[in-house]
Amino acid sequence: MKTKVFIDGSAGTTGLRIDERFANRDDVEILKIDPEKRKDVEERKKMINASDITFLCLPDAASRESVSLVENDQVCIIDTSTAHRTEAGWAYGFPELSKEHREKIKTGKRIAVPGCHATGFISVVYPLVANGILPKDYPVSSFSLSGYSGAGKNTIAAYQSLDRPEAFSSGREYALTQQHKHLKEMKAITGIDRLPLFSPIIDDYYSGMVVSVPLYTDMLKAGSTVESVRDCLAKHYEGEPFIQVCPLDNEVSESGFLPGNGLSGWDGLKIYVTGNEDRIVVSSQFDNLGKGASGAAIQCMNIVLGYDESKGLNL
Ligand SMILES: NC(=O)C1=CN([C@@H]2O[C@H](COP(=O)(O)OP(=O)(O)OC[C@H]3O[C@@H](n4cnc5c(N)ncnc54)[C@H](OP(=O)(O)O)[C@@H]3O)[C@@H](O)[C@H]2O)C=CC1
Ligand SMILES: CC(=O)N[C@@H](CCC(=O)OP(=O)(O)O)C(=O)O
Repeated sequence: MKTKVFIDGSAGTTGLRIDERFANRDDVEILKIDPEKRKDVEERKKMINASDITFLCLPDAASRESVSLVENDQVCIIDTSTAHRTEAGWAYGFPELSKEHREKIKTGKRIAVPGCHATGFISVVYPLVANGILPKDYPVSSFSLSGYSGAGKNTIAAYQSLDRPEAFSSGREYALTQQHKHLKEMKAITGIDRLPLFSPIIDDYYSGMVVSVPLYTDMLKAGSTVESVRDCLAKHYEGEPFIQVCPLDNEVSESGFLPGNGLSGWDGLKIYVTGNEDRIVVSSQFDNLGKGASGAAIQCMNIVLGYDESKGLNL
């Protein structure tokens, strides 16, 4: 029997990407909402409760509203918004972090897909804390370079408009007040003591991102080096089809550049460890629309359905 899927917010950037991914899957039946009624609460309620799995690809307030509409206790909700990521009773949709994370996704009916910047940050910080290399009281900072699709359809239209401001053609720092919406999950999921200092940059290309975490070696576990940090990460993610920890000699160390759009269009994530005896930078490169949003959401769905993850996302 086919799995009935409803995508609440299917006209948006993340929703469209999820919808496209089902084009070649015959195990899924998509419940289509009349586009005119896509914001009609009663119509959404009908669709949600008729589904086996509902993806929420909505702003936070609308996501909360959708969850309040669930009456059928068999419905599994996979939410791509920020609304429920640190809420009790919700699985955090990052299966590679630990066996417990994967198990909670598999058995949960409420799954929150990580934020895109948070995906990069947590992919680096979680294993280093869990394996005792990064002390929990380390004052962690991070910077992140993202394509403009990360900000949704209105920002995409603004960037692609002919009369856009001149400033759009350069990278632009934001969240300058240190209030970015991903800070809460970055701290809660990794277990670090303080909110990180986080500096994101939105740039003039469509999709893809690099999130970097700089570290002083003398503030890490004694004896930590570029090699030992890389080995720790490689061991943590061993056998994971969507996360690759690169060897120290790679195309990036050769060219000296790590492009934000390098993995645009791919669903996985690559981790690079660079630096020297005193200072290390660990960077996570991926597609904000792939492992950073719709790819991660589909990965969670495949886990819920018990599929073999090594076959990829589109089966
Ligand atoms: N873009 C990205 O890279 C990532 C996005 N996310 C998160 O995913 C969610 C969706 O983001 P994104 O796709 O980029 O956003 P978009 O703005 O592109 O799409 C949001 C969609 O939600 C619809 N919508 C808004 N309010 C309602 C409502 N009350 N009822 C039904 N539909 C509604 C909008 O309708 P309309 O068509 O009328 O505008 C739009 O189609 C957000 O929470 C975002 O933060 C997470 C990770 C990465
Ligand atoms: C470039 C850009 O603007 N990116 C968005 C993050 C997109 C995302 O991950 O949003 P959710 O937390 O809702 O999942 C931002 O920084 O607000």
